[in-house]
Amino acid sequence: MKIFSAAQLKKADELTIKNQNISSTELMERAASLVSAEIHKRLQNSDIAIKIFCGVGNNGGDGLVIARHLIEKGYRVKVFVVNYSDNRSNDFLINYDRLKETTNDWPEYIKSEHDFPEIDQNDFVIDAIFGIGLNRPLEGWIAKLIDHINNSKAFILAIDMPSGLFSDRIPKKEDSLILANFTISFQTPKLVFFLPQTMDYVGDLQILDIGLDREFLSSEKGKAELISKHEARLLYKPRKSNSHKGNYGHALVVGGSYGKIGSVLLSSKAALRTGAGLVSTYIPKCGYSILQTALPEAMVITDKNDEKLTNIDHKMDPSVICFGMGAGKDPETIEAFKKLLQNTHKPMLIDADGLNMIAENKELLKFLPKKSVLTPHPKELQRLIGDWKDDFDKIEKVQDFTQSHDLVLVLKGSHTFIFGDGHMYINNSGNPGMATAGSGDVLSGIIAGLISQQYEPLAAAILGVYLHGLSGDIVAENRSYQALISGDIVENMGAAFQSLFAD
Ligand SMILES: NC(=O)C1=CN([C@@H]2O[C@H](COP(=O)(O)OP(=O)(O)OC[C@H]3O[C@@H](n4cnc5c(N)ncnc54)[C@H](OP(=O)(O)O)[C@@H]3O)[C@@H](O)[C@H]2O)[C@@H](O)CC1
Ligand SMILES: Nc1ncnc2c1ncn2[C@@H]1O[C@H](COP(=O)(O)OP(=O)(O)O)[C@@H](O)[C@H]1O
Ligand SMILES: [K+]
Repeated sequence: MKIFSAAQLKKADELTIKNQNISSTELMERAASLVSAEIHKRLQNSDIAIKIFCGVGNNGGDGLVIARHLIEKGYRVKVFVVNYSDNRSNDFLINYDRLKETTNDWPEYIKSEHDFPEIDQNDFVIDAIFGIGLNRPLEGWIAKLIDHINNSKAFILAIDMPSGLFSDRIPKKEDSLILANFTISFQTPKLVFFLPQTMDYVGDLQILDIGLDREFLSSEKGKAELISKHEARLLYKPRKSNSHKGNYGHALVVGGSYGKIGSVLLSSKAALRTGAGLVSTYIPKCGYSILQTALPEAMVITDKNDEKLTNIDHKMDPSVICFGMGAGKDPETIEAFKKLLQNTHKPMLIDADGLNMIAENKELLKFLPKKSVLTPHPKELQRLIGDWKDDFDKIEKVQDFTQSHDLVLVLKGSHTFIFGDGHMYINNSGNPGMATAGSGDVLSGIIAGLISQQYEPLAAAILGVYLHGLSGDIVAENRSYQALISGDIVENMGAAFQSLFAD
């Protein structure tokens, strides 16, 4: 699903009105009716007190339509108009009149702190104050009203966006924002719903298809693409029956040091479970028995050193090299990595200490084969590219870095972002149970396993990140977030592949 900016959404809005020959009031009616139907589906006529806070723009107009529909269905609704301006939008005014025809319980106006209503923690609050039209931070009594709503501890449903959240910039620490439990947004999600600095305000997210102009939605380039099952499925390459292990490549997994052999073991196993034809693991001597015992399916090549990598002398022709997990940063290992880079033109995936070595020795960047995949978590990214002001600045810096070195970059997080070919993809699978030792090592092996099967590096990164999260979701469903360990993600790769095609 594409992610658009507020300006693009406004354009989609205008084109829809023109091409479908409807009025903006009819479009608002369509959008807000879908929201009220969702609310009705969940509340099932319960007698809960519903308090709807409406601004005086179109987000407020949506709130008024939702109020009318819920009142008609018999819900106990109280509407508050947040009178932040004397300029009302046309569709706000039209729906204000319609609401007055529906009920005698007219909206109450909030014009200052004295007008704040009591909100009980058992109320159901609908936030229709500001949507994508917010253009400056909230101030004075409006900001206080937002805090008042948040402090009530009532359940908050935000319409289109939590009020106070901008669609294109990060709020300041002192800004007031609705902390929603649930957000229902129109047509496409907004980028800020996925950024670490703003995602917490959104709560659970539902996107409603309000039938905006299809031609525009399909031809317009999005700011990013959200990767869910549908998008991941399109990347999948089926296996041919007439094939043999040689068709699925030979992945070379290089890493490990004394006490950290588990990391390369996890990556190697993940590459095999993802479908690599052959996997060879290159490790210091101390890991030999561990690997051969725990993973008899992999071949093992050992360094001449017992405890660290000193010379990556593999004498094979790998389809992909996956480097760095548990490798440490010994000067001899850095030298061995440099030689490996200088002598290979194979697709590479660099993780963990491999990234730290590059961060400390930037000259290594020029030896990276084109389209190499780097998989940093935020701390590793910071070592690589330096500090950033906020999440938008970070995205810009990563785009510059990725494009100037012609790389694919996987920025790991609760929503992992994938950058490549000038585009940005946001993963929508995974869960907090995956914040556990070794889950990044598993991801490296999965992506390497896909590259080994001749997936393009960018496609391998996108599909790999999605499958990794999907497998984690399957584990969490059966085992809880707390009990999930990274080996479980590997073990459930089969279930993840199956689930990719299950409806
Ligand atoms: N596009 C779609 O797909 C569809 C969109 N729809 C809905 O429309 C919503 C967008 O509506 P919108 O454009 O009227 O903007 P909205 O968010 O109501 O606020 C704008 C008002 O806020 C004001 N204002 C801004 N900042 C302020 C501040 N800090 N403090 C005080 N005031 C401030 C600003 O005033 P001004 O800048 O002129 O002073 C202006 O009056 C969208 O989110 C969705 O819910 C659906 O109905 C149909 C399909
Ligand atoms: N809260 C979360 N939600 C979804 N995925 C997560 C979450 N926390 C961590 N992950 C995923 O787990 C992996 C952690 O990787 P990393 O930090 O490199 O771990 P390690 O170094 O232990 O292998 C990443 O793929 C990341 O996206
Ligand atoms: K809102």
